[in-house]
Amino acid sequence: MTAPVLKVSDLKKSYGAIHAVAGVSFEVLPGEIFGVIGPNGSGKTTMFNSVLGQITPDAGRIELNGQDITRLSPVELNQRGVGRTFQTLQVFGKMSVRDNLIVAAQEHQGSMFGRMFAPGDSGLGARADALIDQFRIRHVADKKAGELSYGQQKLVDIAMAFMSEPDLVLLDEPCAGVNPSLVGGISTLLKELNKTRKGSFVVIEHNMDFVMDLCHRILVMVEGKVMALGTPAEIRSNKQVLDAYLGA
Ligand SMILES: Nc1ncnc2c1ncn2[C@@H]1O[C@H](COP(=O)(O)OP(=O)(O)OP(=O)(O)O)[C@@H](O)[C@H]1O
Repeated sequence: MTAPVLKVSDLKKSYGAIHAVAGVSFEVLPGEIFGVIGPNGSGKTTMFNSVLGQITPDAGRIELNGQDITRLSPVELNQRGVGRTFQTLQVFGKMSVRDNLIVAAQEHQGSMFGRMFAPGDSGLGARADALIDQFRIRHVADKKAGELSYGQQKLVDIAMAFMSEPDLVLLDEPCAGVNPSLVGGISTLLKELNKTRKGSFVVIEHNMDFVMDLCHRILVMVEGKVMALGTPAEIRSNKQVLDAYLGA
C-alpha cells in the first residue's frame, strides 16, 4: 500500500463548549488532490490551521511522510515541504510580481545570514520565471502586484505557495472572490501543477463544481466530524451528504 504524504489521526480542537474539530482522521496520498468541503462552521479552517501549525490542536497526531509534525511551527513546516495559500491575498502590493515570488521562497530558505551571503537571487529568479510562465502571468511579471486585478493577484498568491517546491500544498478557498470566468483556469492550472510538480494538494473550497472537477477524493466535514470520504461520484450520490449539505 502507498504510504500517505499526510496522515491526520483523531484531531481535536475545541473553543470552550464548541467542538470545532471533534476527532477527524484522514490520509492524503502522494500526487493526490484532496478536497475538503462542508457547511460554514463545520471545522474546515480549524482542521487546516491545526495541520499548518497556525493553531495548536487539543489532541491528535499529524504526520508528514511518516514523521510526526504535530505542533511544529508554520516556518518549520514550510522548511519540511509544506506550502499554503490563505483565504485572503498575501501579496505585497508595492513589489513586482516577480519579486513577490522571490521573497516567498526566501522566507522558506531561512536565515537572514544565509540570504545575505547567498549569491544574487540564489537561483530563485529562474524558479520564479518558470512559475510565471506556468501561471501565464509573464505579461504582468514586472508590474506591481497591487496594480493587478484581484484574479491575477490570486494567481500570484497561488504561485507564491509553489516557490518553495513543496511536497504538499494546502489551498484555502482558491476560488473565493474570483470572477467565475477565471475559476476554470485555476482548476486547469492546479491540474497541470499536480502533473508536472508531482505534489499533493489539499483544497478547501465552497465552489462545488470546482471541487468535483478538480479533486481525486473529497472529505465532507459536518459539525467538526467526518461525514463522508470518497471520490466525487461517491460524494455526489451519498444520501447523508445530499441531505445534510449538497441537497440544500
Ligand atoms: N478562534 C475561535 N474562537 C472561538 N470559536 C471559533 C474560533 N475559530 C473557529 N471557531 C468556531 O469553530 C467552529 C468551526 O469554525 P471553522 O472556521 O473551522 O469552520 P469552517 O468550516 O472553516 O467555516 P467556513 O466555511 O465558514 O470558513 C465554528 O463554530 C466557529 O465559530
